[in-house]
Amino acid sequence: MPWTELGESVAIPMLRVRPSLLMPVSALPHLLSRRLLAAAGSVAAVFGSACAWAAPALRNGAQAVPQPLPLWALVQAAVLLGLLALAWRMCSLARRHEQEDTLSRAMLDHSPQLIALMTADGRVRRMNQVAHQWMGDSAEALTRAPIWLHPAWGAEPGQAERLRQAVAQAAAGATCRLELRLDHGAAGTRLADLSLRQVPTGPNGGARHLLLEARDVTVRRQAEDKLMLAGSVLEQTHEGILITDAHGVVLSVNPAFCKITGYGAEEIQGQFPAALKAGMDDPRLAARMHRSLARCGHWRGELRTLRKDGTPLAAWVSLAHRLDPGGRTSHLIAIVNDITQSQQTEQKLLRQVHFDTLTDLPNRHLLTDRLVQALHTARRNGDTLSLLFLDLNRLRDINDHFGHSAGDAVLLEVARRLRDSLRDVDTVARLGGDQFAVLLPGTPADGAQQVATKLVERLAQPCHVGDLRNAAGESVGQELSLTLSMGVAVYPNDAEGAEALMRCADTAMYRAKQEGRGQWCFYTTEMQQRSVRQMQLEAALRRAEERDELRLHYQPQLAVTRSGEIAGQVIGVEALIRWQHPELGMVSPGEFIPLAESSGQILAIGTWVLRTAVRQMADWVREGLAPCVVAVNLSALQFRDPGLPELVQAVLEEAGLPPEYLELELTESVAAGNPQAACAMMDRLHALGVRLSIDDFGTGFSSLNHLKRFPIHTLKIDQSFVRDITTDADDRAIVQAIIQMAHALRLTTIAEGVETDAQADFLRAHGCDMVQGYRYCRPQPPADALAWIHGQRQRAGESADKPATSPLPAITDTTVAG
Ligand SMILES: Nc1nc2c(ncn2[C@@H]2O[C@H](COP(=O)(O)O[C@H]3[C@@H](O)[C@H](n4cnc5c(=O)[nH]c(N)nc54)O[C@@H]3COP(=O)(O)O)[C@@H](O)[C@H]2O)c(=O)[nH]1
Repeated sequence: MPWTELGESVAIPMLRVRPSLLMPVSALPHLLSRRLLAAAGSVAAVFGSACAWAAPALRNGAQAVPQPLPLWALVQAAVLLGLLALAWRMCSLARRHEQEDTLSRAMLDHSPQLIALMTADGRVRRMNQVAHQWMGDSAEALTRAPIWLHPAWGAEPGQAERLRQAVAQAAAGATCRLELRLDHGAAGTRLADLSLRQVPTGPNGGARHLLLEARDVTVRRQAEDKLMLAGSVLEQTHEGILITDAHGVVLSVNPAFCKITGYGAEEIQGQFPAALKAGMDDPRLAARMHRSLARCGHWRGELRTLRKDGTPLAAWVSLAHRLDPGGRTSHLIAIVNDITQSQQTEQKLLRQVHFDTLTDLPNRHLLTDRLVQALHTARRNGDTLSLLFLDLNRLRDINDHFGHSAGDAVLLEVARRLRDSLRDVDTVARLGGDQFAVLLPGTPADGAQQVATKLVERLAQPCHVGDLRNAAGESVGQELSLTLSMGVAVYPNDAEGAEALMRCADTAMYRAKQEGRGQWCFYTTEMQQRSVRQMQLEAALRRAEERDELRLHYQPQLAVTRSGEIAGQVIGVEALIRWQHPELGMVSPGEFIPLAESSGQILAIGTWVLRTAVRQMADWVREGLAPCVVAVNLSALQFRDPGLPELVQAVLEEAGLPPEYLELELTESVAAGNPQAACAMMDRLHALGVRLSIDDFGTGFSSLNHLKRFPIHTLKIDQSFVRDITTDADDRAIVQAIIQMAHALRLTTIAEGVETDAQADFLRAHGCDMVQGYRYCRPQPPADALAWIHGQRQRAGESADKPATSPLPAITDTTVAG
C-alpha cells in the first residue's frame, strides 16, 4: 500500500473536491478531468446555442448578411473559453501534483525509518511502507485507535503508557525520544528508537499533526551491548590484557594487567610494553614468537620478567595479531596470566616430593633416583661408587630430654656438617628420623673409608644447638656430643642394583650399631647371611610361645659370707629365658632378645616371662623355699608400657605371690630418655611392693642426680667390670666406686658374672653384698636350680656361716595362697 491519505478533504483552489475516505491520491486527476469534461460539455452546449442562432439564415439561402452576434452569445463564448482554459490548467496542475505526490511517496516509502503522521490523540493518519512492514496486517488498526493501544507497541509492560505520555508531550509541543521494544511479527522483537514531534500540516502552519519517526536499532544495540560486554569483560577479567599498535606501542591495558605488573595504565600506554620486555631478552624466544605470529597469527608461551617492584613475575602469555582489511597487522593483543603463585606452589610440591622439609636435603626418593643415575654412569664408564648409610645415635634421648626443637636443631647441624664435609658431586640425603645417607660417585672402598673416618670425626665434635632446656625448664647447657653408626656398601663389589646396594649399606649400618656407638663398617657377605638368619629368627619367634619352645632357666643369687667362704645363703634367683627351636637349636637370648625388642615382640614375650617366673616362685614358696626372690628382666619397651604396673599386679594376684618375692631388673637405658617418666613408673611399681634393681650398672648413662630419686633396692654391677677385676685397675676402681656409692645411697649391690674365687674375694673384701655367676651355679632348668638351692642351703647351714649383711628386706608373710 503506498503513502496514503487517510479520511481528510484536500483543498484545491476554486474547486472543492471531496474524495471518498481512503481514496488513493492517484485518483485525483481522473476526478478532476471528469468535472472539467462536464464544464467542457457546458461550453459545447453554449456554443451549440450560438450555432442554433445562426443556422436558419444560412439554411434559407439568403444572402448571408453578417449579423452582429448578440452580446450574450459572445459573453457565453468567452466564459466557455475561459472555462476551457481553466480546465486545461487544472489538468496540468493535477498532473504535476500527482508527479510530486509520487516522488514524495517514493521518498517516504523507501526510507528505512518508520514514518507516520498522527493526530494529537495518537491516531495515525498516514504512514509509509516501513510502517506497514513493521505493523503487518494490523497496520490499518492504527487509524482507528491510539497508537499505544496497538498490540505491537505493548510488547513490554509499561511500554504502552510511556508511548501514551510521549504522544501527549509531543502534542504539547515537546520533542520526545524513546526506545521501545516492538513485537515485529515473524522477524521477532525489535528495538525501535522513536522520535515524536509536532509538525505543521495546514496552510500557514495552521493544522498540526504529530510526526512519528522510528528506526530499528536492534542490530546497533546488539553491537553496542556486545561492545559493552566486551568492555566489562576487559575490565573485570583476572587475565591481564594489553593491546598495542602494529609497532608494539601500547594502546591500552586493562586493570588486571596493571594489577599483575604493578604498573599504572598511564605508565604503560604510549610505551613499548616494558613490563613484558624482560622476557624478550632471550633472542631465541623472541624469534620463535615472531615466527609463530607470522605463520599462524598467534603465539603462546611462558615469559619471565619482573614486576614494577622488582619481584619476579612468571606469566603465561597468549599473543595474537589483528589484521586490517588490507591483511596487514593493525594490532597486537596479549593476554597475560600470572602463574607465579601456581608455579611457586608447584615447585614447593615438587620440593616436598624430593626433599626433606626439615633439613632441605634430598629424601630417600631423590637419593634413589640419583643412585640409579650414578650406577648407570658407573656401569657405562666401568667406574665404582660408594653408598654410606648413617644412623644418628641417641636422637630419641635428645628429643625426650630436651624437646623436639632441640632434636630438630641437632638434625640441622648434622645435615650442615655432612654437606660441608663432602664434594658438590656427592649427595647427602636424609632418609627419615635419625637416618642419613651419602652417595659418593666414582669413589672406591678406600675413598669411602677416608670419608667415613672424616664424618665420624666431624660429627664427634661438640654440637652447639642453642640454649637447651630440660623438661623442667632448667638450662642444661648448649653442647651435645653426637655419635653415629655408619654402614658402607661399594658398587660393584657388594651389589649391582640400587635397591640391593641400599640394602647392603643398611645391613652394614645395623651391624655397626650393634657393635657400639661411633662405629662404621663395610658391608660383608657374612652380614647378609646374618640378616637372613635374623629374618628367619624373627618369623620363628612369632610362633615360639604357642609352640611351647620357650623355657625359663634360673640362676641363683647368693649373699656374700662374712668369712669369705665362697658359698653363701641363696637369697634369690634370676629368671633367664631360653628358646629351644626344633631346627635352629638352642637360640641365645643375646641374639633373639634384641630382635624381639626391635620387632615389638618383646611385650608378649616379656609378659610370658613375668607370668612364668612368678608362678614358679609361688610354687617354690609353697614348697618351702622362702625367703627367696625371683628377679625378672624388663626391657625398656616393657618398662615404657603404661599398663605395666597393672600387669604386674594381676600376675602376682593370679599366682598368689606376695610382691616382695618379685624383683624387676631394669637397665639404665629405661631412665636415660625421660627420667621423670621413668621415676614415675618406678614409683608406681614400688607402690605395688615389688623390689627394683638396676641391671648392667655402669654401662649406661645414669645421672647420679636421678639415681638418688629412684625407689630402687639394688645396683647390679655389670659383668664386664667383674670379668677383669683382678687384672684391670680401672675396672677395680669402678667396682669399688659403685659399691661405695650404692652404700652411700643405702642400696645393696650384686655382682654378676662371678667366675673365679679371686673375683669373689675382691668383691667380698670391698663390701659387695651379693654375687651371681658360673662360680656358683649356671642358669639351670627349674628342677635343677631348686635342687642346687636346697643343696646350697644345706651346705650353708652346715657351715653355720651367715651373710655379711641382710640383703633382703624382711618378708613379712611367707604364706602363699595355694
Ligand atoms: N628382657 C629380657 N632379657 C633377658 C631375658 N633373659 C635373658 N635376657 C637377657 O639376655 C641377655 C643374655 O642372657 P643370657 O644368655 O641368659 O646370659 C645371662 C647369663 O647366662 C649370663 N651369665 C651369668 N653368669 C655368668 C658368668 O659367670 N659368666 C658369663 N660369661 N655369663 C654369665 O649373663 C647373663 C645375665 O644377664 P643379666 O640380665 O645382665 O644379669 C642378657 O642381657 C639378659 O639380660 C628375659 O627374660 N627378658
